[in-house]
Amino acid sequence: MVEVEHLTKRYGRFVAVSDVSFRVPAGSAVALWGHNGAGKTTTLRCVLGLASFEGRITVDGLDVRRQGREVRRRIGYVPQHLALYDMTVSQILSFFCGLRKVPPERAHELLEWVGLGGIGSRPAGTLSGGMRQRLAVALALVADPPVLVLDEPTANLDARARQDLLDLLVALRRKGHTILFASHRPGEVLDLADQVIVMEDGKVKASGPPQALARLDRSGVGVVDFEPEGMPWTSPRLA
Ligand SMILES: Nc1ncnc2c1ncn2[C@@H]1O[C@H](COP(=O)(O)OP(=O)(O)OP(=O)(O)O)[C@@H](O)[C@H]1O
Repeated sequence: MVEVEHLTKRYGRFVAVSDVSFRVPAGSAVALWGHNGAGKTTTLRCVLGLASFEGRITVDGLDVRRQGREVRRRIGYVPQHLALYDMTVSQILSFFCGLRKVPPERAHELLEWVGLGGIGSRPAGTLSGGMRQRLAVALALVADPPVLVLDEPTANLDARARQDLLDLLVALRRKGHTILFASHRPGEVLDLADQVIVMEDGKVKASGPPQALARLDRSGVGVVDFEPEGMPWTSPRLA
């Protein structure tokens, strides 16, 4: 369970996130939805303990500010852009397994699971966008963390790669992982999220089940009607 209570993040005098509260129940998936600059990445960075903030954030009861190291051990993070090392796919995964002190066989198991089994010997720099994202998911899963935090997981992927990755994430949710992700893609939200937190200008504008977004065009073109009126939203915060 991830609990965010009255989160505010200031950069100098600029308020990037303002009094945001929401909850990600264990085993569920919650999407932070909003346009560029809405405050999604900033919120995720605070959950990960990578930025100072006002308010309170806990992960499985652990306080992010006071128990940051323990919290980060429970979270697998998939960033928007994965920095790749000058190594093969297998070498990178094995390296991460070593860092997290998990048996090296885990690298092989993960490669297979994310569908990169046949290309372990490829230099990571030659991977397609979809393969990179699957490698990022594999790296996040090395220590089998209960919570996954993903920042725009299918951004910049073509339709096929996007669907492959989404299938992977849906499978992870079914396996019981708790998932918090940032998105501005309707298809991703509809397929994966149990709850959607709509953010605008650093504030929660509305929240509710993704079916409430079903009017949106899944292709992401010609969206977005965020108007909560007449829709089953709870606003401004999750109950
Ligand atoms: N280090 C920083 N210093 C100053 N302002 C920042 C910093 N990081 C983010 N911001 C500002 O905070 C606001 C929220 O940014 P954030 O990256 O959280 O938005 P976002 O919803 O994730 O958008 P995107 O999809 O573009 O990443 C933006 O106005 C951004 O310019």
